[in-house]
Amino acid sequence: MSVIGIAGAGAFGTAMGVVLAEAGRDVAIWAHEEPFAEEIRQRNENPRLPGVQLPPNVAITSDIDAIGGSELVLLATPMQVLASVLETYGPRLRARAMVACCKGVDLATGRGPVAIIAENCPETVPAVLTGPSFAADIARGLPTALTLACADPAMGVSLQERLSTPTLRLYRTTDTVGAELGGALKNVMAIAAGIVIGTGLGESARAALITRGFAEMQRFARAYGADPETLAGLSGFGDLVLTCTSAQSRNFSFGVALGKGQYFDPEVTVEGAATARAVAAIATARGIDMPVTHSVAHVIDGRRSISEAVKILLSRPLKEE
Ligand SMILES: NC(=O)c1ccc[n+]([C@@H]2O[C@H](COP(=O)([O-])OP(=O)(O)OC[C@H]3O[C@@H](n4cnc5c(N)ncnc54)[C@H](O)[C@@H]3O)[C@@H](O)[C@H]2O)c1
Ligand SMILES: O=P(O)(O)OC[C@H](O)CO
Repeated sequence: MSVIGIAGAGAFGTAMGVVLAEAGRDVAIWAHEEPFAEEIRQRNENPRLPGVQLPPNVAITSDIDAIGGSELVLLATPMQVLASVLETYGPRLRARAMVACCKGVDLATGRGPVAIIAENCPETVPAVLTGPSFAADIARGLPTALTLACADPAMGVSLQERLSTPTLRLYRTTDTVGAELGGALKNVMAIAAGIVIGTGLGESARAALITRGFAEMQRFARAYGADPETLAGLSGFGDLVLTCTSAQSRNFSFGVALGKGQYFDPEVTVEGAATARAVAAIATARGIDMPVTHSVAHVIDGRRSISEAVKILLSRPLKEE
């Protein structure tokens, strides 16, 4: 079996590399900058995933051609750089399947990872790996369950087998739309949940936000033809619960900092911020009712204060659940 290629040397790509390598697969992780690749090699540890030593069968490279011949490539870059990475390097990747691990909607085009893969790498089968999982938990070998979505059923089975390990349990679906939207939208709701907690609105308000946020996620996904069952699974409801309730989540922590009026390190990856803007724009254009998403986008862009956003959400007309 050929080396599994991973494009993107962040916390998630590295965690996947570690868990797959410990299950006996050979892995090569591509970092886009050589000094960063060299730092990881020197320390045998990625500063984005501190405290995790790399097994010997994980190679770190800044040469894209080192993963160019891999039959299977995981795409683990942040969502907002995926399109430029594939525009630049896609022609040098000859993978039979590419599995997007990034969660979000591209702000420039409103597209998800599957459409971006399809446009730039038309010869490959696109797939999505998503669901409730912190990189640190995966890398430590803690039990984790994810959704593997691939429209090609046979390839889906093959990917499920190749990417499952004794601690990483993959469930399969052909609904790539539902899987990628669940992962994208839950990050927006996690920012909102963080704002609720950061401003001291309380646990009951957070439960209400999660529930109404989930209704909003389902509405948006339905408009794109997703299967509601997918949203109720790991990639939607499961990840929503994890991300809205854990201080480990960067999206949730960003929301808490916003709510408290505290500084938040701009170097930290917060996928829900750009996705809130992207989804709000699409929702307006397509007439999809997305009040929480609009509020998050407005607050992030400084167009509305948190107290104004809360007042607007609470003064919406009373209606049936
Ligand atoms: N960290 C997690 O727990 C976790 C879990 C599930 C999914 N994800 C998803 O995985 C994706 C990556 O997140 P992460 O946590 O690994 O991010 P990260 O912040 O840990 O690392 C991002 C990495 O992306 C790479 N990168 C940045 N700009 C790049 C560019 N222009 N070209 C190529 N590579 C570039 C860099 O190597 C950087 O280290 C996100 O979409 C995230 O939602 C993360
Ligand atoms: O730290 P976050 O908020 O990017 O969340 C990480 C994962 O997506 C949780 O499933």
